[in-house]
Amino acid sequence: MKRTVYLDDLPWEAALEKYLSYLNDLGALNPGRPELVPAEEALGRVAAAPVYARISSPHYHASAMDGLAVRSYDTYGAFEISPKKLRVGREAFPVDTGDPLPEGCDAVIMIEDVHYVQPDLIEIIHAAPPWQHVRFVGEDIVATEMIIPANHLVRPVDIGALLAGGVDSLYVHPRPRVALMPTGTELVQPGTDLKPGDIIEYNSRMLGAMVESWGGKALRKEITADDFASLKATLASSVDEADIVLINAGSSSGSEDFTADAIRALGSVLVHGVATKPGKPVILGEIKGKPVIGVPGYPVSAYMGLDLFVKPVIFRKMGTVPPPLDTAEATVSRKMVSSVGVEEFVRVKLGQVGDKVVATPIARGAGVLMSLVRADGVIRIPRLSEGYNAGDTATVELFRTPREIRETTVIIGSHDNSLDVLANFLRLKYPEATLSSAHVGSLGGLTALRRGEAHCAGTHLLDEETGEYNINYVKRILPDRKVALVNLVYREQGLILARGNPKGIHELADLRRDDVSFVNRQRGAGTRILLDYLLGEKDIAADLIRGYDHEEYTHMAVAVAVKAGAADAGLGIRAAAIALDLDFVSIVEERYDLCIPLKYMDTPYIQRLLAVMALPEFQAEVKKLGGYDLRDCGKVMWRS
Ligand SMILES: Nc1nc2c(c(=O)[nH]1)N[C@H]1C(S)=C(S)[C@@H](COP(=O)(O)OP(=O)(O)OC[C@H]3O[C@@H](n4cnc5c(N)ncnc54)[C@H](O)[C@@H]3O)O[C@H]1N2
Ligand code: MOO
Repeated sequence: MKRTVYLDDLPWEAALEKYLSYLNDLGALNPGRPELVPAEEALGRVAAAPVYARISSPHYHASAMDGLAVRSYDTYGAFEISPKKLRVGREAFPVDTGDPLPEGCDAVIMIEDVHYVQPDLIEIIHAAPPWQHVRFVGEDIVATEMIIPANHLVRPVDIGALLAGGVDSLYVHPRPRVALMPTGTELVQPGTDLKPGDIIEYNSRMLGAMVESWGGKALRKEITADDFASLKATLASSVDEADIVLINAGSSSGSEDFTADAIRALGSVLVHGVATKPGKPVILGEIKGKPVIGVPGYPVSAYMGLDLFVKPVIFRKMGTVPPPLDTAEATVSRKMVSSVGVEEFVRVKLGQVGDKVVATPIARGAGVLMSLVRADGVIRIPRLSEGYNAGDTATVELFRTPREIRETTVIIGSHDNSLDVLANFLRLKYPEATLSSAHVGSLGGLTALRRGEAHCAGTHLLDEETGEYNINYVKRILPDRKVALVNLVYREQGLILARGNPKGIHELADLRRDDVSFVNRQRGAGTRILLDYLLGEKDIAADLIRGYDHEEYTHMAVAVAVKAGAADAGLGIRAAAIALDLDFVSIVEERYDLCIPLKYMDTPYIQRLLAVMALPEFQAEVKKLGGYDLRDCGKVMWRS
């Protein structure tokens, strides 16, 4: 019953439903033959059948307290005014918690409630009702009672209950064996010395870890070259040894993208291409009644592809469904445009600012794996929508708990490497806290404060008239807000140059040279304003600088452009030059402050930051980056 359907741009839900029902008809979603495993090794496995208790727990009447076991009727009539005496060894028997009750006893008196008149005689002032402080047979588990139902995911507590109920082993669904086939001639194993064009093969490790976290068993295959015959051979052997086969990548339409053809040669392709971004060129196929999925090569696409299509298959094969993610409603802090026709999955940072949860989108490229590392959640922009405007409300699927999001300090504004150090020490000192920083330039940060989307903003804006930092900008952008400017660092700004300074660039005036190309920062960035100020001061016309219009968004991006040879010079901080082993010519020292609305000053969001900024270890670590002076770190420079 082979059928080959080529579908492009199907909504992913429709593609998944179609695929699951096709696999279901083939019997490909049935769990395999159950395996008998020891109860103590069953964590994360799924029970193949209901499990019943073989014995009761406790299986004898047990004392629940340290004290004396008694017959309850012997204690009747004991009152404060007429205590009752019992003979130890005849009417009262010493027991410890967990001991079986002596024959004939049906109650226990706690040792604290007993008065020893003599070593063998006690006095009590309260009667003990039947079964007082006794754990009777089957109080916890009654023999034959069901401990867990079929298709139940075994948790630590279940292991305890199984063993207490006398169950030493149980039948579980086999873990689906998932073969992972990395393909691509450019791939090399981690740890290899890299040549240009080499790509470290990390996807199969990441995808394998996802498979294992869902309960599957990952079988990682050797890298296959982009060659149809070897791909087909490895695919055939993978199908024989696994329950599910994933081929990463070669899913799109490049000259060496053979994945779909290889699946077709051995079986059938049901879907090629879904209307999602990332993850578009996913291939859903089948060989010998087993699911075979072509996973796109870009890491974010690969991750999303697995989450959307492989996770449900693995869970279905284990008799369950994937646990749903929690969601929250969030205010979108920046416009997010999306094309109509595709459902886009935008990774976002989240933080609770005032009474709203604010979502700030992060880089969208399918190759930016760090966007997933940094993400607190994902917003899905529906297929028929053009996106969200700043201020709109959107539903976010959460990667972190609402509690963690409430513990996050949101800083939006200019980028500085010391913020990473701050984030690290914040976590060390306050394990529950997170610093979430979005880099939108100094002006962007102050504007975010105006819209109430951040707890503070990092800013270094030079006022060209006064030569003073930040104050006039704050007055202008936040005229009616009470804020404080608290210094974080002073830092050296200068020219970032290729190693060894091959072009002999020593000052700003050199940027006018014909043989020198420049990389600039985006408009609104403090560094851009600084550049324009310095050019004005020295009477250097911007249009004489080659590359003045070449804009990057961070100091590190400027340094990367220089490192890559895309530019000879850029203005940025010394730390960025040091990080990439580049040369640096110092030009000015500038002040980088945190602009903090006073209404947040006494909240943990800010107080924790200030406490960390005061730590000598924090300051020492920032100085190690190079080009920093922390003489005023934590000092209030100005208040409105
Ligand atoms: N002309 C078109 N080009 C592309 C299209 C398209 O529709 N038309 N789709 C784009 C989209 S969307 C995606 S996603 C990618 C998917 O490409 P492939 O699945 O064919 O993957 P490759 O091109 O082989 O690799 C992409 C990228 O990922 C790296 N990679 C691959 N495997 C690994 C691995 N195991 N570990 C780490 N990195 C890996 C690979 O080296 C490439 O850099 O296609 C677009 N192009
Ligand atoms: O799947 Mo691709 O990520 O849409 O770039």
